[in-house]
Amino acid sequence: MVDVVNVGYVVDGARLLDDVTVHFRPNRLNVVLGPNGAGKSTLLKIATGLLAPTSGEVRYATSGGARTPAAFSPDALARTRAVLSQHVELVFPLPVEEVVLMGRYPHFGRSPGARDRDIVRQALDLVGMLGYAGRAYPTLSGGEQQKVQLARVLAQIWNADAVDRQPKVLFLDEPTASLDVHYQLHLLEIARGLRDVDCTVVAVLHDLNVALQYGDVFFLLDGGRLVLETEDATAIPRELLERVFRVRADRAVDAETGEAFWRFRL
Ligand SMILES: Nc1ncnc2c1ncn2[C@@H]1O[C@H](COP(=O)(O)OP(=O)(O)OP(=O)(O)O)[C@@H](O)[C@H]1O
Repeated sequence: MVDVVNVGYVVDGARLLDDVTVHFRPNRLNVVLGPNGAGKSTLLKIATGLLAPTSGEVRYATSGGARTPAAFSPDALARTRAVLSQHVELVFPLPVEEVVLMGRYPHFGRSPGARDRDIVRQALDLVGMLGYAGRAYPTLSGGEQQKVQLARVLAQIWNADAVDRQPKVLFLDEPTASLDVHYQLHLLEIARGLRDVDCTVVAVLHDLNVALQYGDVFFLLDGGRLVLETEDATAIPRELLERVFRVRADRAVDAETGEAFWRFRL
């Protein structure tokens, strides 16, 4: 669905990305990993079309052939892919329902239809925030606001009960940062569920164990370069993790479940 081909990005003389080629797997949860400053957010901004690469290109597969993000109209691009970034500030006291309705703007002309309102309520229900529909957005906690923003992007690319279902992409940049452990897992369950409705998910995640538990394919960035791509969570070499994240890493096994996980120390 989305291919990043030989992408480089240079700004103010700094090379943030260096010849990165990534084939994001369609209808899978693609996880981008890497230490602070590795270039993950930059890669996401380029893949979403928010930033133009200095070299190389991004291609979206469409029924009419491969297209760069710039070849879409802004509304058509917004109907194809949605982006949830780390912090979404909104000071205006809009009701939660209206914030989620923003995700439907690229779909309706002058005013929303019954279908748009229905999708907003379904999206709020999915993230467990339907009971907050009438609340003023700024009165919500950081984590609650993040759930509402998730509902907004879900509404933007809503495919669940669409009659004319089109392939969609959801980009998530550290989406779990302000969520408690229950909602971290809840969000990743939702993200995984999107695979069943023709939606490709690309997520930057920092919690390595959670990432490995939920992801289908992993892309490890370091210093603006892709240093590992694998579909096998157990295939990530310990030495590579230790070097890239500058920690000591041990593979441990949960005595009850038998599941392997990483334990880190300095
Ligand atoms: N205008 C700029 N000039 C120089 N360096 C920049 C500029 N903008 C960003 N950078 C650097 O580019 C690097 C990559 O930034 P990016 O936000 O993509 O990293 P990241 O992997 O998402 O990091 P984090 O995990 O901390 O969010 C960082 O070291 C950042 O300081």
